Amino acid sequence: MPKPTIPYIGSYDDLRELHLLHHIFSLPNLDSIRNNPKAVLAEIDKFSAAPERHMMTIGPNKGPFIENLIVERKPSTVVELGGFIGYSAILFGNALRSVGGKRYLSLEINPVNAAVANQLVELAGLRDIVTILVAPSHKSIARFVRENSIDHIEFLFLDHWKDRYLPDLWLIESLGLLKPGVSVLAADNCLTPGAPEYLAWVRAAPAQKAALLKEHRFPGNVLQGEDLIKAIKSGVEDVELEDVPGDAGYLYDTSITKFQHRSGRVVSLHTSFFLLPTLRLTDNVQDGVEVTKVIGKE
Ligand SMILES: C[S@@+](CC[C@H](N)C(=O)[O-])C[C@H]1O[C@@H](n2cnc3c(N)ncnc32)[C@H](O)[C@@H]1O
Repeated sequence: MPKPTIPYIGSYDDLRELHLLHHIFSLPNLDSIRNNPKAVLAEIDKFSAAPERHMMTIGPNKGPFIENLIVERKPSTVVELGGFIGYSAILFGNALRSVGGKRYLSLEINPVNAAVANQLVELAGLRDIVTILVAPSHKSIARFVRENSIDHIEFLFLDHWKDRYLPDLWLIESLGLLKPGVSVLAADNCLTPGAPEYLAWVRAAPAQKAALLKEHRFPGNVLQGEDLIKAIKSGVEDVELEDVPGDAGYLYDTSITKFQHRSGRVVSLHTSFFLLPTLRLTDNVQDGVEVTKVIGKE
């Protein structure tokens, strides 16, 4: 059988996600962290503290900010774009459960990441609330409509690839999945690596957004709104989902909260002729979480 090609999309090429899984399930205190979400997260944080084992999780710095937002808004369902190894699903799924929420849907493109996440979610005792959907996010979003499983998104956490933030938001808008006065979006990494098109969209007035849509070249066969919903529900296979016009009419109230954090990127590497360990210095970066409330629709 041919060896799988590594790296897969969304994973580190040193298989550190799998090393993490082996590490956690070999811990001598495994039974004491079982069904304890905070203890599982603390072990992931410990594992990823070394620069060479850095993990692209929301982490203990920005995580509590979004956790508090969930506690404040008390949604019944949270949708996450980009689940990775399940860190945010454990942190936010636990917060959601504490305020009576029912479903944390984590959308992840990479099945290996999703498998790791499933094991860690199970260990944390959150299997009843967290579901991981394995597919590119636009396909899972369409699945919500096809299966009638979600009629609007109360809380959306965007943390997948930054160039997909805006196309996925456009798809969500076009499918009418946002509800004024209810829906809130929290988008990570808006400053580093940055999601400038997404920020420009959520910060623009409807007229500016309409102009932006006019400038954008969409595929010739693209459907939107009711036509798109009908095509998805009737099971049309090749319906365009990746590049669909958004709905310029949504009114957003949006602001950014900034954070300093360790990037994990090696900025300087010192080696020695005397076989001393390699010293890796990582940089501190400024990042931002954009929180966007849907306040109306024109
Ligand atoms: C920054 S990580 C997510 C971290 C996670 N939210 C956490 O805090 O633990 C980004 C993840 O998004 C996934 N991803 C990238 N593009 C995606 C897409 N189009 N659909 C679903 N998942 C995607 C990657 O495979 C990766 O696991």
